[in-house]
Amino acid sequence: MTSLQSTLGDEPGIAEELADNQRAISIAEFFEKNKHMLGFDSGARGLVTAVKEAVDNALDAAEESSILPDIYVEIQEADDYYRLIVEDNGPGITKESLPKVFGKLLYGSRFHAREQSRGQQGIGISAAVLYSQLTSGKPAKITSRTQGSSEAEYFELIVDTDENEPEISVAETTTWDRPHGTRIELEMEANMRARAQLHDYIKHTAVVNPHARLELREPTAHFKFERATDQLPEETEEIRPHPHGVELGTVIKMLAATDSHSVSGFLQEEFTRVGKKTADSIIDEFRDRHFGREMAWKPPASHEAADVAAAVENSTANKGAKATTDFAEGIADTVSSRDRIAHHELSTVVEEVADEVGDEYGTTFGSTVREKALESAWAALVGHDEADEEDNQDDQDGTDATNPEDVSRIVADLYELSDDATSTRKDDEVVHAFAVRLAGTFEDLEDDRHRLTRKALESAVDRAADLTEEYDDVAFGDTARENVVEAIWDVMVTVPDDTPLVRELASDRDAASDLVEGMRATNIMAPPTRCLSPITAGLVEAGLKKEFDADFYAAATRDAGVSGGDPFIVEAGIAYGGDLPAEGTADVLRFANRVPLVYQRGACATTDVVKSIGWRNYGLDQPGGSGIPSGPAVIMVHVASTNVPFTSESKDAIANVPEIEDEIELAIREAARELKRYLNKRRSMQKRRQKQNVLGKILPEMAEKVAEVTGRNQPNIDDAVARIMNNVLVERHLEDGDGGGDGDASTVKLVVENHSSTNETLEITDIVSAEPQNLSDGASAVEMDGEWFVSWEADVPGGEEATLEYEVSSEASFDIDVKGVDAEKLTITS
Ligand SMILES: Nc1ncnc2c1ncn2[C@@H]1O[C@H](COP(=O)(O)OP(=O)(O)OP(=O)(O)O)[C@@H](O)[C@H]1O
Repeated sequence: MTSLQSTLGDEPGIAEELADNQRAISIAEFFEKNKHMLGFDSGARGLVTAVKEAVDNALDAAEESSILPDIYVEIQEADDYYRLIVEDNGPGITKESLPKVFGKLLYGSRFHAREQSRGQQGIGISAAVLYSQLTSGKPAKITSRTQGSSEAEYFELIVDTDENEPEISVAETTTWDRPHGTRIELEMEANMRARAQLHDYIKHTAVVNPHARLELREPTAHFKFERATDQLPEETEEIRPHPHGVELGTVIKMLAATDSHSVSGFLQEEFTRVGKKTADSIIDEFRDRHFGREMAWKPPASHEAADVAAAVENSTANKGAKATTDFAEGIADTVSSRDRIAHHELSTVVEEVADEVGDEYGTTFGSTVREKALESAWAALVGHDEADEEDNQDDQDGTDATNPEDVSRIVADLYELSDDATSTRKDDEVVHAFAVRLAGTFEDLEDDRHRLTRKALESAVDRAADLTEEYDDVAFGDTARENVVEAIWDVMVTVPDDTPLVRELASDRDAASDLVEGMRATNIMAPPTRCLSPITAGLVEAGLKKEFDADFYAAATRDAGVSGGDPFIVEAGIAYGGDLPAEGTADVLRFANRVPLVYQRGACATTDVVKSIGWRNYGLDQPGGSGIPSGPAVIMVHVASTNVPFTSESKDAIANVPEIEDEIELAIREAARELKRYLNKRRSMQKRRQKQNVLGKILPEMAEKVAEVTGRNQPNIDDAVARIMNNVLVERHLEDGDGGGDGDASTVKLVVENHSSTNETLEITDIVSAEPQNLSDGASAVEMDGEWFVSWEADVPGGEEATLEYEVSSEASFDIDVKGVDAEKLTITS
């Protein structure tokens, strides 16, 4: 005890005095003092947070009722305050629950639901009411009309912070022109310094909620975001928790609350993705941890002295010679037919053979006979000789003092397992000494069924390895130890013991913890994703396209993962180039459950992951090799979960949860790989263009010179460039008709020469001013407004050519369009 404590203890009445001042604090009172935790730390921010809470609720409520959201937000200057009005066309709130929704903190419909929604805690909107009453002293004015109701309800209320209950000053029915929905009016001390954040929030909400109509009117600006689709997001369904990642405390609570009696029933009833087979696997994992596994030893080979039959025969009395021999041999034969056998397996063998032989000879093999047979057969199997017992005292170095020649069966078995599992460089004698030490653990076990948990096995292997290092002066490293543990654990067998009942587990923390570990260790199908509503890669890309004018877009949606029993999906998108600002760092847009995260960028797992990626590998600049990359890029990340782990109640930043960070990284990398391909291609095309430009200048000059010197015609430059650059060349040849019949007809030949080494598929459209005739196979012509569109798809292997032919009047003009080959790899002479 410290002197201060002793002084305090001596002073009479201090504890009582302190106790007099101690009292429960209501949650409302707590948040009144700690409003920053809810995102109301300043006037500027408070306004953005209030808008965010109201709009998120409006979107949630409308979607839940399959209504396409129509949301109106208005901010008015009202004397010294700002008035915030948010109206929605949602289902409305009933007269009974409305006061609690707005006047009581921690009241909501989503806290217990495992379903993706923007709201989670039941704090948001009541906190906005609290902030408004605190700064303006005015009550919240709420109007709500439920679907099908002829009138609306109107309330004026505040939060009674002592009681955390609504204090209603006005409650009346009224009329409202909206058929259903909710209107909130809050006055608060605020300013518009966070205007940019407010606009971003509304704009980005529109990007990821293309089914919503949003309107914002504030003192200096007015925006309308019309809906881009009438398709509501996939409806989500509530699910049970997934066994991966549920915490011990939650499982204990669930064990106490369930109606199931058996663990198997509990697992199947209370968790998602657990059927009978998965429950069995979880229970096996539980057994391994709770009871340990039993070591399965090799049966004696015919040349070994160990004789199971003789041992059983000697221990069986009064069953008649023939029955005894059949019993003993029946056991020995079954044992020797196995690769390995554990104690409980041997017990089953004894039971079965006893029943069989008993039936055959009309005699009963009672439990004592069976027990003795099991004991003697096991002793023979593990090479346990009663006579050796005295000698078997451990020496200081962990080996026993018996003659080393007299190697026990289990030492030989452990030697073989360890020798296979460790590197070939280890000396035989060293491995042997190690096996002897390890065998000591099994021999010394009180439980002679040779049961060990994995942890106990690990420490036994560690002990044997430590002693070997110490006395045999060799290294027995971590990898060797782990390999030996793995090899032995692999041959050990899960025991069939009955699992405790649910009510026993509920009051046994250690056993419950074994169950939780078992749940985590079992391979279980990913949770169903019907509880989640990802934006989907296609809409992420479309959303980015709508908002940012770039040259390149990519998006990725990952499969669902599990964290804390809650499924989650991460999506990422990247936009690059175009009108995006080339100066400065890339823009990182963060979303959680379709809500843009505006504040605390630096404290968010998303930002951390973006910073940790080596962006230079993907073709972006990253000064110093870490941090947010620079250049004309937007990186967007969306985390959808039934319970997003935010760093605080203000829901600004996602916490550093490893499973989620891993998925964020994988999603970003998936999109970034596409960016890299695009940038690589762009770079190589740029080089091609430069080379082509140089050739385009030099070649004509050379051709002219050569023609001058040789006196020949100048060769076709385009042909040469195409060949040098390994391009695809499309050449038009016009041949006059033969003068017969229709004298002014020409033959058009479009020749495609593929000078590259890869197969190329070209879509060629030749727009002709006169009707084409006799088109070669595979081509077609369609007339539109006096022009003929000749279409031809040519599949040309590397190094080969293909020709389209048709006839047309010699006066015709042509306009060719080629698709399917990058402009830089294409030469057209037409
Ligand atoms: N505009 C609305 N229309 C219909 N119901 C609403 C509306 N706003 C709120 N609610 C109901 O009131 C509850 C409480 O809302 P509140 O904003 O306090 O918490 P939340 O949205 O559930 O969670 P969070 O604290 O994470 O925002 C919601 O769960 C919802 O059931």
